[in-house]
Amino acid sequence: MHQTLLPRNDHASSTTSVHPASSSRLTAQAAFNVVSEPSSGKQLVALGIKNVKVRTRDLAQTINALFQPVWMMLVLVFLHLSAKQPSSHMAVKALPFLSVDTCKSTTDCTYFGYTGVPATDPMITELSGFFAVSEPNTVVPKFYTDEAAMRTAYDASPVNFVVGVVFTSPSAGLSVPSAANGSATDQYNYAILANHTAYVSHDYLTSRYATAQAYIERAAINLRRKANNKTPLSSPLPLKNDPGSADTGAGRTFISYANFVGLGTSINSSLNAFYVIFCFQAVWLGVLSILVVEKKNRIRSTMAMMGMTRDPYLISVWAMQNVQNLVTCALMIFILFVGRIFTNTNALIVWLLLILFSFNATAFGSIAAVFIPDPKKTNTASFLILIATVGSYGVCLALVFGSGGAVDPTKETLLFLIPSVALGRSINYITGVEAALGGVTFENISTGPCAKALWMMAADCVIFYFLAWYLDAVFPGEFGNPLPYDFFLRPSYWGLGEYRRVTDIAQQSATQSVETARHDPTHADMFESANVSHIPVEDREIIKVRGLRKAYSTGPGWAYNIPLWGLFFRIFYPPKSSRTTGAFSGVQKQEVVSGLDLDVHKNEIFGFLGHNGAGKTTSLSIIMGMVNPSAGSVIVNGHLLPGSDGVGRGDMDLRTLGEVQKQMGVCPQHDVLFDTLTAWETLRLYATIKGVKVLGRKTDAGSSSSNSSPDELLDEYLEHLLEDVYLKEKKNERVVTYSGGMKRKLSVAIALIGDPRILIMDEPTTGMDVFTRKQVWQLIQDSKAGRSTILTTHSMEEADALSDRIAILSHGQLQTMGSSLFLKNRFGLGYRLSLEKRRVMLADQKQQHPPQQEIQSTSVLGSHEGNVVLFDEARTTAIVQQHFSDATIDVNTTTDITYVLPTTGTAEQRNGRTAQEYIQDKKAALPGLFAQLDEEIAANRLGVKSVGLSLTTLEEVFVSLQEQEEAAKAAKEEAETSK
Ligand SMILES: Nc1ncnc2c1ncn2[C@@H]1O[C@H](COP(=O)(O)OP(=O)(O)OP(=O)(O)O)[C@@H](O)[C@H]1O
Repeated sequence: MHQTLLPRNDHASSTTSVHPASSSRLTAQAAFNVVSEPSSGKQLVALGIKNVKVRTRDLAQTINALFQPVWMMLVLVFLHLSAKQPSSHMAVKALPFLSVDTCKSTTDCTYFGYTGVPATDPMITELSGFFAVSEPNTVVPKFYTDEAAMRTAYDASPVNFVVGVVFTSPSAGLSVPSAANGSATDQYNYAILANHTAYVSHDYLTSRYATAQAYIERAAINLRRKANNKTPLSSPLPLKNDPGSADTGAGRTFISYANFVGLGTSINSSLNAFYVIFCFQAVWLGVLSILVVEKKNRIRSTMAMMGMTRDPYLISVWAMQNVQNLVTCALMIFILFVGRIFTNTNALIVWLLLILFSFNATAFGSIAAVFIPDPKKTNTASFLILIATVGSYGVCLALVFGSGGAVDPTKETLLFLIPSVALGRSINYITGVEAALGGVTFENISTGPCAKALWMMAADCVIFYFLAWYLDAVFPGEFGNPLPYDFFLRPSYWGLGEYRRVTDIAQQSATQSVETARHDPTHADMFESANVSHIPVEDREIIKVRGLRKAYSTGPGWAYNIPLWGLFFRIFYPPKSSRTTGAFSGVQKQEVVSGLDLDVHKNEIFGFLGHNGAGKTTSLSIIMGMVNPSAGSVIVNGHLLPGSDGVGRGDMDLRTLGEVQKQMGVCPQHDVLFDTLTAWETLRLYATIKGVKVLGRKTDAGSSSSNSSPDELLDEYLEHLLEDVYLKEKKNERVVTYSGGMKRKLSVAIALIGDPRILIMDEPTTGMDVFTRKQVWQLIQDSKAGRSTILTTHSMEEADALSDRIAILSHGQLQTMGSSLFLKNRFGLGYRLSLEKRRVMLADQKQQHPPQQEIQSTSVLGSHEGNVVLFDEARTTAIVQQHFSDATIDVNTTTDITYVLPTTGTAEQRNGRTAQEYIQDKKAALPGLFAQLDEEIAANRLGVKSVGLSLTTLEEVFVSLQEQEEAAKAAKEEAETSK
């Protein structure tokens, strides 16, 4: 008895096959009628929910983002509180009384001498009133006729003379000021002669200089107030009948009188403004990190490939950050007011200032994210934003606002286009007003810079968000398709006008057949001639790639040497290769895809194989519209992709990519999942992004039928999909708990959502165990109907089991393309003929061959489990070589022997026949060989128990092709070096 394994259906000839589903269960695709109708509004809501879930479940990140600015504000309160301790800060010394610890004499002392105004002058009357209510000892102002007389009195007994005041013209002889807002004659000009002899240090306070000044200034104010019928102020020093005030010094702090109260007790009010700007660092860093991480990890581009439009994405990130800002700023206001840093100002005004600045900070982060390619650089970028914001305010403060004089309103308005300047100036102003025991309210807001700052920061929001939105579209980074510079002026961007599909382009290459497009006719026999007659015309060339090229450029070396900018480039775009760092190294291009031509039809799985770095992922990224080609064209389902030859971006309908991506399902090489979401939530998210609508369950007749609501149907569908990938039990567990293989299964399920017409699977089964892998193969196989599938894999077994056609890519170029059988025949070792050796000698054989003879006539002889092995190798080999002259022995053991029956042959062997003709001739020899073997075995002449035939494996084909490529490369290099 013998068995013969012949290729099934002339196709899958390896021993691997995809078995029918374990039961008659249908896949989700087969069981449900599904359509995809993405909507920006629903995408926005879904992304918003996702953002909230991701953010709130990552508690560490939430606390950091929400409370960092609040915490910094709290530090400001601590500083403020510490500054209020009189003992610990020199700035909070109390004003000393004129009559305490001054004169030696208790009977003949001049606490306050004056000249220049008569004793009847209202100033003196006012001062006398203050002295009476505040000074612990009796203080009577003492008149001198002139300054000389006063100096003489001082010289007579300096230790008994405290302060002398010289009132000078024009105040001399004044009576009560007559005008409310008056002339120079309303003013008191005066000089204080403080006693530097009686006090060792020339201290402003201990010499009572400050005390005298405080009295005189307050008296002058009161005279003006009285003239205007306003209630006069009380004495600047505490009233002597106020219990306890003399001990604590309360109410007579020097610093309070000198306009440094409140926020500025110890810190200059400008510093407060700087500090408040500092607080917002977490805001721009937060949004910057999200955008850069999701860009780098391809989360965003993958969602885009599934049909997500860019506006909902950006808006959802901004909304998330700004809602968080509302909370953060409210907490900051709470701290500012409860900590009594601000007391009199309207809290809503400060909150509006903070919130508008935080909105702007979100926009800064978004703009920076456009230019930062790497999450590791976000801290550096954030620091640069800090330098820019704080620095711009610092420069303005130093050059414009620092002088304290009036600022030209137009200049101020223009400077407020920088949000940090608007905020800094406002905080500085509020601090000052608070210090004067006032505050900014809605009544007086127009007198300071706050109103203008609010308006300008609102305008800044419009400008900066527009910039962020625009730059993001025009410079999408490595994984994105840039929009034209004037994209927002085109109606098609806004979905207006009829959609224009660019298929009838006058583009030679795009209309060529794949054979014509192939440039090197000498290698024509490396490709199976495509017979597409059995495919309906509308199902052909669903994906059509012609002359595709992609070159990555290394950084321009010279750019690293531009002063300052060079440093920026080095930090954020470090050289990719050591060769580019030279001063004039220029741009170097590395072509990773070099002229790719291929077609993928409907209902077909197209295997895309190649060594590491061959260019598979790059090619797929171009087909998916994620990366622009350098040359060539890609047409997907009749849509010419942007970046293709012949049609400029300007001529393209800006909806094209969206239209294509709507029809795609993508399983990227690296899982793009959110760790904190569950499988169910992930599928729900992608279902909304794709706008999946389940019309109903398919009946036998193929039409929809269901009584369930749309939501229930969607849930049923997603549940079914999870069951398809064997994740149903795990559906409520977070992705972070999944194994590598489970994550891949979820990625496969995501790719299949919404019944996509184009399915792109980049190494879908990496990391899966054998059992799971077979299940996923089955799913891919079951899902191939009605769509075009491209599959890349490093598992030859997988490619062989699933692919209808296979292309092998090497160094960016197609080496070969055709069915698995074609490749095996064309490049494989040929057929493998395996014979199992008989181990029990038959009775008639024993007679024919005595033991000694037996030993000599067999090539492999031994004792195995008591049986004698008998096999006539010479006779068998002769028979095999009679039909396949170049057959060789590959494996020869005590139990089996395997012959290789080559089918390719050298040019000489082919003798004018094409490779395919030669293969056909070789295949024709098989029946003759088997007929003869059957006859010999039946007659017990060979010592053979059974025969098997298998075709070479795809793995052998792949290795053989790589070896050929390496050999050709080595030969070329040798030829070049020997020149
Ligand atoms: N952004 C990039 N800049 C420069 N070179 C790149 C970039 N992306 C890919 N390459 C290069 O392009 C080549 C092809 O990469 P690609 O990822 O397409 O290969 P692949 O065939 O998918 O490999 P693998 O099987 O390992 O996934 C590699 O040499 C890679 O270094």
